[in-house]
Amino acid sequence: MEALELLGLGKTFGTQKAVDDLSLVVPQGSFFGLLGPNGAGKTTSLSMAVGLLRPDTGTAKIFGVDVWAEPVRAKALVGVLPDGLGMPERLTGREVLTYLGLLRGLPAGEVAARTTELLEVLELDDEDGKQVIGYSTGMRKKLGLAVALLHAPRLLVLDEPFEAVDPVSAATIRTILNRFIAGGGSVVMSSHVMALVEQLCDRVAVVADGKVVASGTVSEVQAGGSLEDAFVSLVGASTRGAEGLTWLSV
Ligand SMILES: Nc1ncnc2c1ncn2[C@@H]1O[C@H](COP(=O)(O)OP(=O)(O)OP(=O)(O)O)[C@@H](O)[C@H]1O
Repeated sequence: MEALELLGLGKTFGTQKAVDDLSLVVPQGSFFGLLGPNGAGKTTSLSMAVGLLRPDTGTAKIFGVDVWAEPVRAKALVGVLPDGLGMPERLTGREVLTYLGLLRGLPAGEVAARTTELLEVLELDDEDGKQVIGYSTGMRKKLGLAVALLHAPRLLVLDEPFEAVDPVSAATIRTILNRFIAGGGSVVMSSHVMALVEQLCDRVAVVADGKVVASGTVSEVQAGGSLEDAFVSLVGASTRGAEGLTWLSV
């Protein structure tokens, strides 16, 4: 059984084809990296994959459960860190986790214990009295990750989980994710940080113009070079801008 299976996903915004017949498979136990230049369609694809955005075409299945046909069953299996996560701004981190934990039907005692542990591990416990509105971008990212982990899902889908996160917190998140994989979980994450993807992921897909242009194990996609070189040659190196902006020189 695959952790995530996307088949022929497509989405058009007005005249802009954001995702075009995109298919990919994330095997169970895999740490899967989704790469691609700005505007390639990663966020749109991940949003359709987890039931946040309805596809124009195609299907998304989480452990064989169709996300759009059986959303309640599918969503119980997945923890999501969306891009630009909207949070209840006037609640504290603890209140957000408590509220969402209870909403997901977890017993109150379990919610309280997991909330305390997550806040501690992600070093958000110092901010315990602080409302989300006062959180930094990185703190919001960490709270989003705590929300994704709270119901102990079998699959994590994370949109740029390391963006704006300081190095110490990044190391903590890496440890949590590796432990999650070792415990039988599966992870899909989008990232622009090639070194991180090389270090963490066993499989990757490169998306450009809404299509998968390469996918496989990290070494297959690297093809003997670095992931960054492979990425640049796959999506097309640009020298635009190298000659212009002469007025910036003193
Ligand atoms: N709600 C929307 N309305 C109109 N166009 C959209 C919308 N969401 C995304 N797009 C367009 O779809 C394309 C894919 O965007 P998407 O956010 O999926 O890219 P991405 O790969 O996640 O980019 P980045 O790496 O910059 O986050 C872009 O051209 C974007 O402008």
